[in-house]
Amino acid sequence: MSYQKEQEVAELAVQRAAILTKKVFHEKAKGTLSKNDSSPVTIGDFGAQALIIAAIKSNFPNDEVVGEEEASSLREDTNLRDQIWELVKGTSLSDSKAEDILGGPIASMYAMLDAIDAGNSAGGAKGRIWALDPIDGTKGFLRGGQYAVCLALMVDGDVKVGVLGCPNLPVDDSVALTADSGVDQTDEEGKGVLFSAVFGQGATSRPLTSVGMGERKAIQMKSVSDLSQATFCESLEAGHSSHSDQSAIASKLGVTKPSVRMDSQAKYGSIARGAGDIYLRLPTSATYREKIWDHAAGDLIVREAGGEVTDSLGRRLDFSKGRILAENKGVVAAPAAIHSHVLSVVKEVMEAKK
Ligand SMILES: Nc1ncnc2c1ncn2[C@@H]1O[C@H](COP(=O)(O)O)[C@@H](O)[C@H]1OP(=O)(O)O
Ligand SMILES: [Mg+2]
Repeated sequence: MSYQKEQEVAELAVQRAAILTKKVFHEKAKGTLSKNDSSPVTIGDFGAQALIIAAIKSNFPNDEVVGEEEASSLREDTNLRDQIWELVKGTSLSDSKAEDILGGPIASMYAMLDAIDAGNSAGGAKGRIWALDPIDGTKGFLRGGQYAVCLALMVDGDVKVGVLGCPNLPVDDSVALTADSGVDQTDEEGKGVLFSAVFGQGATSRPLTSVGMGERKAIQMKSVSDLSQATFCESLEAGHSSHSDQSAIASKLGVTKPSVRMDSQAKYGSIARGAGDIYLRLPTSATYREKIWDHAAGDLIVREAGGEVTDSLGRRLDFSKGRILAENKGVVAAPAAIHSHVLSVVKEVMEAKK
């Protein structure tokens, strides 16, 4: 299967949803969201989920979707519902041919609520299932920093298509990450990149604004010959991964640069394009299980760019276990050539803690 149509629909749908999230952010920044309004995250999440699921369902009506949100609260909160509908109604691509590919605008507010609710798949090992995170990295989104609109298609439990829209990353793949890449007030004109991969066909990037137009550009992870010069990424939120374990691992690896702390799957995209090298996500709790929508697209994009992605015990991320990664703990992503070395140090540090 070439998954050409799926990739095209996913890219355009992510682009359209990203435009909506930007609108919400700017309304917040301008102060046009009234005090009584819900958080921009809530508004953006629902709106982006509606636009993406509507596009999937109009092209692939039998596919299932695992989405983060469901609409029951919206059916009760008419104020919020109307506000989201205004936004969804008013967001379309400027390219009408591309908009047609997505199935055009959503027909009514009730169709919008139904689209949101269609993200209720239980996931699993059989069939075609999309995993959607409409706004990944909510803290980053709120501060005008890094966040991502994330969409992946799994077929019988394997990720076949992955798309990440990162509205606040630089377009240029060659801009190396620095320690403050994830905390800069990066919301400004001229930013935004879309990463995309199909299983067996490599990973690409292009400006988020030119989706549907120009060519995709192939991306590759950087080869790391000297770990002391390597850059590693981790969550900005200390609650999402163990900064102390990651710092111990980095220093054992000989990494000398400070970590790049960044919200969202923008980390996967950044290492896939060679702007950084390694992504470490060591669990902070024994009971938390990662959600499939937080990793599916990034996992494929990194692997297709020449990387390897496992959990902290060296197991491939297993997306066939339902809505969560039930059989995995943490994430270790690195170029294939050094992944086993990185993993051995991860295991050493984790063993030493026992
Ligand atoms: N204890 C935790 N460990 C790991 N990830 C978490 C934890 N709590 C929340 N998350 C998830 O981390 C994701 C963001 O990752 P990052 O730190 O890389 O930006 C969010 O989608 C969030 O899920 P949720 O949206 O359910 O809170
Ligand atoms: Mg998320």
